[in-house]
Amino acid sequence: MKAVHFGAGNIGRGFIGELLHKSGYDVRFADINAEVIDELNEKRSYTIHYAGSDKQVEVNGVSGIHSVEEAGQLSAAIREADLVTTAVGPQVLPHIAPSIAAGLKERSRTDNPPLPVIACENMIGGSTRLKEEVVEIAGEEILGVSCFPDSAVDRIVPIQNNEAMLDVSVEPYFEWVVEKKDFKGKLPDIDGVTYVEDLEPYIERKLFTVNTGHAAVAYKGAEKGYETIREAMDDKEVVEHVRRTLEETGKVLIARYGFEKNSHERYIEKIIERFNNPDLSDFVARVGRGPIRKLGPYDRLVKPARTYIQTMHEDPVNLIETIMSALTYENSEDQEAVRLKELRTRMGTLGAFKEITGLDDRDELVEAIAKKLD
Ligand SMILES: NC(=O)C1=CN([C@@H]2O[C@H](COP(=O)(O)OP(=O)(O)OC[C@H]3O[C@@H](n4cnc5c(N)ncnc54)[C@H](O)[C@@H]3O)[C@@H](O)[C@H]2O)C=CC1
Ligand SMILES: O=P(O)(O)OC[C@H]1O[C@](O)(CO)[C@@H](O)[C@@H]1O
Repeated sequence: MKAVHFGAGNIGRGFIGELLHKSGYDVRFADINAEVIDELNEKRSYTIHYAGSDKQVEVNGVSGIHSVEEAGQLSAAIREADLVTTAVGPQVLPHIAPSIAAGLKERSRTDNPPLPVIACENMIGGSTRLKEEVVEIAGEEILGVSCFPDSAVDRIVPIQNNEAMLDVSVEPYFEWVVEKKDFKGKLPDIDGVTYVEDLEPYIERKLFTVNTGHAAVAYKGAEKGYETIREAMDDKEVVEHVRRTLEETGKVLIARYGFEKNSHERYIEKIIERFNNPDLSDFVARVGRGPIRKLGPYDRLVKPARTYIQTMHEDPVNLIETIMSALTYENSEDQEAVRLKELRTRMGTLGAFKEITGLDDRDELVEAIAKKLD
């Protein structure tokens, strides 16, 4: 079986590549990073190290395609593939859509079955978003030869600092949940994937617990001058703030999806433990990257905060505190953090929040943040 995976980065090599290889796929990574692609083509394999244990997994039979310079090869690979996956970042999906559209157009001239394209990004509806971009380019008829099931992925893979360029250190935990309903034909046999009828509870539980919690560590940590997640998690005040924030998102999730209270509390504690993993070295700058995206109306902070207000009829004080820390996050090497600072200087903190979220003064979260800024 053949898979094309867009994004030979941390999640690409350290998670999706591992599971696809284990399931018998030959994985071709498509990326714009020529150094990584050349190394993949030379070495044809890499090692995954499980943080905190001696376990190592060899991923072999892999290769790379430069997604811009080798566009013809990439189209041919998509034409013949059994599966396409992505882990490039939500903002990059529109940039890879033309390559996928071109490959699918070639495929439409063959008898090959419809190709599943699964986006593995930290966002709600990632594959659906990619589908919209592809359809915009190639037209609705392209859905005759493809399908775009949504998915949720969970594994913490920090920025890597290994001797061998392709090796990846990962946390042992992982979860990859894929929605069944959009598949055309047989579900791909991927070891470790859970197929579900309705992804919404899974993706919201993951995004509004793992990612909300991690964002709270990063932004609170940055506010207190910490550079690493370790330093932030060693500060009891930060950990307490994170726990209270997750209690708020927990109330929303329980009310919305009927999760059992005790088991959700255990899920929260398990996740706080994962942030505390002494064997993973992670930076506030990675976990807090892209603050404008993370402050988006459907992302890990604003969506649960607004739902909390609508459901509980009170302000989520800890989520609001995290939003305030995110709004004042600074990092001169992060383009979104730089833009956020410009917006704040130009429009004030509330103006920047409204600009980023598209919310206006009538919104109760905007009102709550205005009160906080008074
Ligand atoms: N690192 C983590 O712990 C987790 C990350 N994710 C999600 O996975 C996605 C990827 O994250 P990471 O692997 O951490 O990032 P990363 O930065 O390590 O990898 C992204 C890769 O995409 C490549 N890329 C960028 N533009 C491209 C283009 N136009 N065409 C092809 N490749 C392109 C980059 O060169 C890079 O190799 C994000 O959506 C992230 O939210 C989800 C769960 C965990
Ligand atoms: O990848 P994003 O959306 O920028 O956010 C980083 C998040 O992704 C993770 O790496 C894994 O979900 C978390 O560590 C962190 O919450």
